[in-house]
Amino acid sequence: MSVLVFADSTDGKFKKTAFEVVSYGKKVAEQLSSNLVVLTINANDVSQLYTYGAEKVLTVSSDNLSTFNAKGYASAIKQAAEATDANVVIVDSSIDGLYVAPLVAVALEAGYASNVVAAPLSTAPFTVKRKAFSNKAFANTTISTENKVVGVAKNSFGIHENPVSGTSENFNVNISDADLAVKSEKIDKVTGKVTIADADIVVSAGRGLKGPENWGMVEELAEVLGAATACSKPVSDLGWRPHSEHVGQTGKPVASNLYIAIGISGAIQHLAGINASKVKLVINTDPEAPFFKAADYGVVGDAFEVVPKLIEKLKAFKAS
Ligand SMILES: Cc1cc2nc3c(=O)[nH]c(=O)nc-3n(C[C@H](O)[C@H](O)[C@H](O)COP(=O)(O)OP(=O)(O)OC[C@H]3O[C@@H](n4cnc5c(N)ncnc54)[C@H](O)[C@@H]3O)c2cc1C
Repeated sequence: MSVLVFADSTDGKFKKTAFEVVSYGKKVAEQLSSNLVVLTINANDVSQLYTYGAEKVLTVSSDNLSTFNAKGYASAIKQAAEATDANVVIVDSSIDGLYVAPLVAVALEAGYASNVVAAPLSTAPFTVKRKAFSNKAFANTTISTENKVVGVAKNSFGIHENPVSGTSENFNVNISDADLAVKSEKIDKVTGKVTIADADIVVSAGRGLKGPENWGMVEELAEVLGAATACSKPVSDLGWRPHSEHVGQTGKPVASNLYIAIGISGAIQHLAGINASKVKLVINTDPEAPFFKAADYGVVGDAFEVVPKLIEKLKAFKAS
């Protein structure tokens, strides 16, 4: 019996969540006294995973899976689970992970828990703690099926080093035409920008910035910090920023280490999407803005004065 982790990668490079799910898998394998096996698809340098406890890595090389394909990935994970006699499969809870995991669960007749934030509370019964109600509550969920699929929420369990002298081996998968019924022909990436999903730091701004012409300082702050830019819903609705930057309940979820909110009031629908972020810094002229109640750090001040000063200080700090 083993625990199987799927470590996702893009263009051969592991995503940060890959190291988190492997760290999580190591913990679950210890709890179950099982072996940990990690599956990778078209990833380079799988030895990086040994640092996080991956004793055995199965490497799939497949031109058919050169871009993300939910059914194809799910089929590969199912085949690996069967080949390794794994009855616990662990994936991330990214947008791709939330797409793949239910397909794996159906294929393995497994129970599935998404957005899991901690190591299992118990293994018999198998109970995990998950985010619920748009991150406003936690649910303890028991998976009672023999096979189990666990989706780990980003930045929840953390990345833990646990070095082992692992081994890797090629794993051949059969991907059928049906698995490839939907295929990405071309992906146009926004180059040179950190995406919200991958970002450790997100600099986000709202209607308090008055107009799109004022976003220069937001972009500059993001550049100094190596951060992604984001915005509130009205800002993207007004066409000041692209919809891909809209975060919140109806936009993208953000689980960054630092979320900087500039001129955003902190409406409940906005907070629902960002409250999984670890540290929140709010800059707002209105001391009564609801965002201050959710903030770890707050600056009551005019963004047009505070942000340029912050950029100046950060640049000076970096230069020294
Ligand atoms: C069904 C539904 C779903 C929704 N989903 C989302 C969602 O996913 N994401 C989302 O963001 N919203 C969502 N909303 C909208 C949400 O309710 C709020 O209307 C929205 O978040 C407000 O955006 P805002 O904070 O940018 O603007 P405002 O509410 O106008 O707030 C602007 C803030 O800027 C401050 N400010 C003004 N000038 C300055 C200055 N010079 N310096 C610093 N601060 C300043 C003000 O004090 C104020 O707090 C949704 C609403 C509904 C009904």
